[in-house]
Amino acid sequence: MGMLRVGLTGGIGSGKSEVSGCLAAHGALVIDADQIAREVVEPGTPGLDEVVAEFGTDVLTPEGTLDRPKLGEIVFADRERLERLNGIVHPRVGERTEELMEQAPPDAVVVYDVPLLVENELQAMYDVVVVVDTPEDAQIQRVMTNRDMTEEQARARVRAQAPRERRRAAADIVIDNSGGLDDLSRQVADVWERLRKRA
Ligand SMILES: Nc1ncnc2c1ncn2[C@@H]1O[C@H](COP(=O)(O)OP(=O)(O)OP(=O)(O)O)[C@@H](O)[C@H]1O
Repeated sequence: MGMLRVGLTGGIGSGKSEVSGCLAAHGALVIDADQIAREVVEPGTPGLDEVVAEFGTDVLTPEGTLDRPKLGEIVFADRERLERLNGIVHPRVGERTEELMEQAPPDAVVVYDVPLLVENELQAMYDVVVVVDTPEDAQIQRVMTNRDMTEEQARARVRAQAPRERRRAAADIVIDNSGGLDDLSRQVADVWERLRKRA
């Protein structure tokens, strides 16, 4: 018994944030890698200074924040530069994550929200892998309404990710998010009980 590391994943618009929010309400420590990746390059951080040293002030907005679309244009056209960016951001995300974990109680259930867990084959990093499984049509509907994407854009994003079957095959626990939010929160309550017993 001790800290339990849970990897939470699911496709775009599958309901990961709903699930992680619900688990946090039950008492999980939720670590959102995307959020941390944004924090480590906020204005005034050494991370942002390093990004500017590498990519120049062109990647800053007039307000001095990171211009993500601009940076994206550069790194997604040039693999080497993407690797240099990752070399700046990834170690800082790792450090910040370790800091958060050190603050957690010894029997904490730590939930990592990792959108590309299956795509990057990170299963071995977690004690338990939880997959939010959602029918493609529901994913696309939710992405279209919440992200302001067209149906074509939403379908393209879904197709670029691992297929449902592959994600389900990697799961220790599958949460079926084909129903409503009430049904989802009932399932999460059950999952929480299972996780807590293992921590
Ligand atoms: N069962 C459900 N019924 C209705 N709406 C839902 C359901 N599950 C999630 N949603 C809504 O769909 C949207 C996408 O869900 P959420 O943000 O949790 O997904 P996500 O997997 O974190 O998405 P992303 O990968 O885009 O960050 C949200 O607005 C959420 O409230």
